[in-house]
Amino acid sequence: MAVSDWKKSVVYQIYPKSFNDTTGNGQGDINGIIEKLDYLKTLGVDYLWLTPVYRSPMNDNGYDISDYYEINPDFGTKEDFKRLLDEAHARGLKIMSDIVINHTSTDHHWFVESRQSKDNPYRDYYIWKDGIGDNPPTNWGSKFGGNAWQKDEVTGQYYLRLFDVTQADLNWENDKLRREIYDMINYWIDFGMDGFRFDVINLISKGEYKNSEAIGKEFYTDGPRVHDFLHELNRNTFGDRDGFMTVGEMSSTTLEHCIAYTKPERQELSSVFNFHHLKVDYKDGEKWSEMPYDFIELKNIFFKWQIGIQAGGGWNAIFWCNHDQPRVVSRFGNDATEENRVKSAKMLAIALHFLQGTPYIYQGEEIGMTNLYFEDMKQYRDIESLNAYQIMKERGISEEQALRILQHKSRDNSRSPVQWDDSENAGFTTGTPWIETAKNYQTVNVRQALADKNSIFYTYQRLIELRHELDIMTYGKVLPLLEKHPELFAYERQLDDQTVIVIANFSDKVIYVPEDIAIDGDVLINNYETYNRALQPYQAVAIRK
Ligand SMILES: O=P(O)(O)OC[C@H]1O[C@H](O[C@H]2O[C@H](CO)[C@@H](O)[C@H](O)[C@H]2O)[C@H](O)[C@@H](O)[C@@H]1O
Repeated sequence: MAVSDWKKSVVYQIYPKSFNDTTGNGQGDINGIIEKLDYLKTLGVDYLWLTPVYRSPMNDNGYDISDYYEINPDFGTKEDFKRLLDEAHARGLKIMSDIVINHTSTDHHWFVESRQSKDNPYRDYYIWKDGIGDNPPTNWGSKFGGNAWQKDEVTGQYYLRLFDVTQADLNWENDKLRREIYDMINYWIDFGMDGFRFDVINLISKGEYKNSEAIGKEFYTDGPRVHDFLHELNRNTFGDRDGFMTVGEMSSTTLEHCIAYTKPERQELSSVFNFHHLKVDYKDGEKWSEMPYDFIELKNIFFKWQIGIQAGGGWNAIFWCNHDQPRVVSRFGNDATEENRVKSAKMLAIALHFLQGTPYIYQGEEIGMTNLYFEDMKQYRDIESLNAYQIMKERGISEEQALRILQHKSRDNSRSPVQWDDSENAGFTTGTPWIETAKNYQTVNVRQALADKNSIFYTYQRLIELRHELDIMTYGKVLPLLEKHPELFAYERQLDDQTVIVIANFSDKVIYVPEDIAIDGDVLINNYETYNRALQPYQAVAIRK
């Protein structure tokens, strides 16, 4: 793909632990990814984003790195990784690696040194503070529960950990630490990477350490030096590499900051993930709650970001799910019957893929994998879900309700093995999978999807082809339609004298498209055989006028 065309790329996210196991140990591995490259080539994606495969104790499945230069032996060796790059490149596929530099594992040798004494040369690589009396330095809350400061008995000081106690936040104010990070990133660029995804990168600049009215986000989200740090990172690493694609995961961010992160002349990042559209089923902002999603709010957020980023000259990533989110068909679609599962999964794909930005497809999304609906806490593996269960119990939420909330919100919903076929363990492993496979693998699997020309897989394949073929999907202006309509998600794209209109029915009923919307033209894609003003349940159609 030509340099200027990186914006036309589609990315496929791989969660290696659950992708494909070639050793029989119940966990996916790098060789398992190599085995499936031809499948991904058939789907048509351009980049593969691998969540972290570096050495790690795996308390947070790799987002707790203990050695940035080594591959976790559970996933394979550096030679395997090199072979993956070579095999991918031979097929025209590019690899984006996940870099976690807001924090490291407490097993990382920097932290092991850092905790030894207050004057250890690595002390200042992390954020250490004295407590106030018997209390932590501030009242900030960890995103995984509890106070964000952890007391360390060796020196009696507290270290900051915005996530798990085994994920200590790095001190980006330290010049030496930043230099070490840039060296490490350059090492992986030289190794052959084509891009990076930077984990919670907008949290790296901490501001003042003061008590908060809430959980402290305002002091470290999009913090005071974050843009300087990202510009410096860009200049010292990937910045001058043509076509090198980067995406920053931006936690609880703002549109203004995301424009600044991605405006090319600022030399920070290529694109950003924001998560506001995935919080429309959080009651009063609380994830561990029950609430039907707010459809109007979902549309408002999409359109605010589509129009805002375009006007500001930035670039979005567009996505429905990832390894931290429930399965989209279970969340915004309908997995109650097979017909509705298929129809709504296709509808969701069409509604998203015509928006502006880089589309991300999360493993299994292309075959309509669903939530797991675990009935017992013993089935859960995710550290956030296990902590959340305890917190919900402490808040007085009943066992039954806590389990129901996890069925809809747990990150484990997206972490079950990819369903390759209808054999035992869905063809993922010959051993015992580290987490259970969804019960529906005998009907929902890749082999079945490839054999059925009407499957969800082929809708995704066609959408990717269309993005490569039609400039309007990448560059066209976005114009929202029917913003207050309670069931229809509709918009136009415009480029020069061309117009494409996309209309998606998010309901299980027939819904009439209002007369003032012209719907004549050439069908680019439709998840039913025909269309007219009476859109069928979960029908979605894109028309070129
Ligand atoms: O929900 P937000 O505040 O907008 O944040 C976005 C996500 O941030 C975190 O995810 C990432 O970092 C974690 C620690 O490294 C890691 O566990 C996760 O897998 C990463 O993707 C947070 O954990 C997610 O729940 C948020 O969606």
